[in-house]
Amino acid sequence: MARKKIALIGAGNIGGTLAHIAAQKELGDIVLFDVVDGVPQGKALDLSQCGPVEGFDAKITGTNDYADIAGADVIIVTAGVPRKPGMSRDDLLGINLKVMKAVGEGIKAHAPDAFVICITNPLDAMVWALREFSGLPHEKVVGMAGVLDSARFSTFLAQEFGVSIRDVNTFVLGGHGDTMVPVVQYSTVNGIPVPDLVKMGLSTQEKIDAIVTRTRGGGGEIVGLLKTGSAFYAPAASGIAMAEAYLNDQKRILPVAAYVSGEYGVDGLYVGVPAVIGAGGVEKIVEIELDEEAKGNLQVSVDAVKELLVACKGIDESLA
Ligand SMILES: NC(=O)C1=CN([C@@H]2O[C@H](COP(=O)(O)OP(=O)(O)OC[C@H]3O[C@@H](n4cnc5c(N)ncnc54)[C@H](O)[C@@H]3O)[C@@H](O)[C@H]2O)C=CC1
Ligand SMILES: O=C([O-])CC(=O)C(=O)O
Repeated sequence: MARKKIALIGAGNIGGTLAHIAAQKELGDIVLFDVVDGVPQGKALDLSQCGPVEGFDAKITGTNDYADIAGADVIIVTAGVPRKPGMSRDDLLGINLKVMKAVGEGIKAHAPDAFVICITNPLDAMVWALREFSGLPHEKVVGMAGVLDSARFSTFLAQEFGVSIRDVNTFVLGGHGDTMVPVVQYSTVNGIPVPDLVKMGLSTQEKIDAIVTRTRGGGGEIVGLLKTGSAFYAPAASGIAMAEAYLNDQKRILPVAAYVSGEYGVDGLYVGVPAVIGAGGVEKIVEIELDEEAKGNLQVSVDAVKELLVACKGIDESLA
């Protein structure tokens, strides 16, 4: 069987890390695309030379030509700019919307059968715009945010309870902004719900509330520390988990930015929800019963995403 082909649009911090992990896992041959001449080529050469040391067989090439993404099975989009300290993700909307237009047109022309994972911020608006510009089916275009936000939530909970990260399972739903919704109700340590662990005296409500707040600001915490650029190791690992779910038809239930049409009382936009990811792309959105607080918080988050779509339509008439 021929190797799969993975195209990475954007060869910056996340793009390079995605290429490295994908090669280590031998997910397929990798094409790194960027608008800057030399950067994708240089990174591809450097990464190729990891092969003999790490023992992977993957052809890694760099390009500035969209024609080279033809036949890609998976495309992961990180093209655009990251925020700086003091900025919100939403401040990136104007500049990254233009990037999504170029990327969407490139995908439409050269790889319309791919499964596309968007990572560029502000995520929920950019994945929506990328889908519009590319014209691909909604189930083949998805956004990465919830896997990362849940990983942050799980990390902080594992630290709080002093347990292995392997036993912690969490869902963060809603938009990938400060209004995201870490769902405590469905967060467990090896099946034991976090609220039960609090009742058992293993933590306090105050500490869990503080962890929820820290999770919501998890991206900003790293931006503040790095001072230039934003998180890239965990975002890349999260993107790869989604790519693997598709390539290996794993049917994983992952929190992803999926196109909702009626689920959770929301229609016609992308927002973070639990979804089954398999060979069909987003195969099913899973509607979990939310408590009143989570429901209210999800609505606030959805409203924030809606505002961003209005802004996108104001900037680019073709989206209106
Ligand atoms: N969804 C999520 O959970 C996360 C999203 N992000 C977002 O991902 C994006 C990328 O982050 P990094 O890789 O750290 O940034 P980076 O600045 O290291 O890399 C971005 C790359 O995109 C390239 N680029 C710019 N315009 C392009 C175009 N029109 N076509 C192709 N490539 C283009 C740049 O030359 C650069 O190499 C940012 O918008 C960031 O905010 C970052 C972390 C998590
Ligand atoms: O915070 C940022 O700007 C990057 C991002 O989305 C994250 O790390 O969650």
